[in-house]
Amino acid sequence: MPLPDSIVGYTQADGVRVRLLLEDRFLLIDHAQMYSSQQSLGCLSSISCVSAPSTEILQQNSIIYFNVLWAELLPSTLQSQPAVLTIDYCKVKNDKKATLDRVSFLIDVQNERACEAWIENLLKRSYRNTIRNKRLFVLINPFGGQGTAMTRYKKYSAPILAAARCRVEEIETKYRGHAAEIIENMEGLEQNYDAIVCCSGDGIPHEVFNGLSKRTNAATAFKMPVCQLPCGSGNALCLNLVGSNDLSFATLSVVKGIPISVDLCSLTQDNKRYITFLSQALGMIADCDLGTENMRWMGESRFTVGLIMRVLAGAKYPCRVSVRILHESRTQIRQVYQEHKNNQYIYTSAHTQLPDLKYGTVHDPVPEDWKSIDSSSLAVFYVGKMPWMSSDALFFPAALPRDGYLDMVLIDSSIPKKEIFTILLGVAEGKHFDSKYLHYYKVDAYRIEPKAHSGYISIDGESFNFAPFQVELHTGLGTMLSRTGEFQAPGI
Ligand SMILES: Nc1ncnc2c1ncn2[C@@H]1O[C@H](COP(=O)(O)OP(=O)(O)OP(=O)(O)O)[C@@H](O)[C@H]1O
Repeated sequence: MPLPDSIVGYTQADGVRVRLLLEDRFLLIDHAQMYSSQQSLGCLSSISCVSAPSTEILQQNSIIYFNVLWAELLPSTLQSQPAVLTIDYCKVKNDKKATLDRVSFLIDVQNERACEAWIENLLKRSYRNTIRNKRLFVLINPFGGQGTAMTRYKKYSAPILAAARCRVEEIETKYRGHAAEIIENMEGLEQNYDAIVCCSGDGIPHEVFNGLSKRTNAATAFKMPVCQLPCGSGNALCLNLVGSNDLSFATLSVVKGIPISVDLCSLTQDNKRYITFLSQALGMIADCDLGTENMRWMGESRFTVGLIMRVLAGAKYPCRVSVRILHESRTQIRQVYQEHKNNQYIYTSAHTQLPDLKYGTVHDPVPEDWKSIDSSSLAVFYVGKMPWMSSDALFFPAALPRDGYLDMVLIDSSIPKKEIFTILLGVAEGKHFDSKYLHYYKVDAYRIEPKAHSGYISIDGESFNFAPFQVELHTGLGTMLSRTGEFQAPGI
């Protein structure tokens, strides 16, 4: 039998009769059907346990399915009392900020069974592309951001996860590297959870991907979706997957998240192999990210101030870059972007282990067909796999989740300072993409060998040894939970 699309109920506060209609994209609380009912007012007096309906929603009249977390019916215990239908949802403002809310209606005893079926219909629509009651493994970095991750998680995330009836296991990380160890060694990870949630900055997801890579069944383990509740100082993963750094909205997006496959990269340095999911930097960007600790008192502006100081001083970072460039003209990159925008590639392999390295490690000879660039005056070396590096830096506007490419940006310090500033100002909206003063390449493997004795290398925002490293991409190897099934960026 088809599930019912509508049900009649009564508002609790004033006993007004309403029809709750399941439309294509939203639940409509139909005012046209509203009129006072003496009969329902009669039964209202005996109900005291549920909150009044949100007047805002009644005025607004609809709740889109994405925002619906859960609905259930509290059956009547006495013949004379109606049952109570509650709908938990998030009120979402245009700037993607969410707050948890609940609306309740009284349901006549004779409609209880129809209401149960209606609820099932509502939940089906509300969880169309994703699993209900997700089993989430939440890793909380107590030192994330200003050390407020746990308090913020409890205040903004936990109530939404509870309202969505998710099954949640929370663990606090105790030291650097702890998250990787937990993920590497956890028994039954794939059987017991639907996603790993990093309540942190980008450091914990970096550890999680590296932990997954060390599992004996790494390639299979990478099918486990990873996502972020933004509680750190750098929360690029969430920005790209959700399109907002509002913690409540990010939590709603975890509840409703769609698993997508994403490219991941292997990085070899010294004698180790790592996984990187976000970015690799050397030069001004890494310097400002990791080399401005002495300016922490400035807050977020330490990065901008550090950058201005370095541009004015004409900072240079001599190095040798060897790279497999696949596309280098902006016209070509635009074409390739359109071709790969809807790419649905999923990594498959007969082996469950981590894929072999096609180009060997940083200690092997550089493949002959790679282009080598020796530079004594490089200012910026920045490679990314996601468009947003922070909320004011759309550094890689052409980046796509699984196009099989890394986006590489090179800026030389010999260009006029004015142009460097124009580029850096344009980064906020990705306008630098068209600047003729920078190189923007689509690549799938490279090596960088710094020539200075000391400096900073930032991998996914984490500090690495200042030593040569090599990176190669694995198309579609990883999985993340995205709000819409894509990265949240305007594109090119
Ligand atoms: N209990 C802990 N004590 C110390 N370090 C920790 C702890 N838990 C996690 N870490 C480490 O903290 C680092 C930063 O984590 P995260 O990215 O979550 O926060 P953040 O505020 O964005 O940090 P940062 O600004 O330092 O990059 C990670 O490398 C992680 O391994």
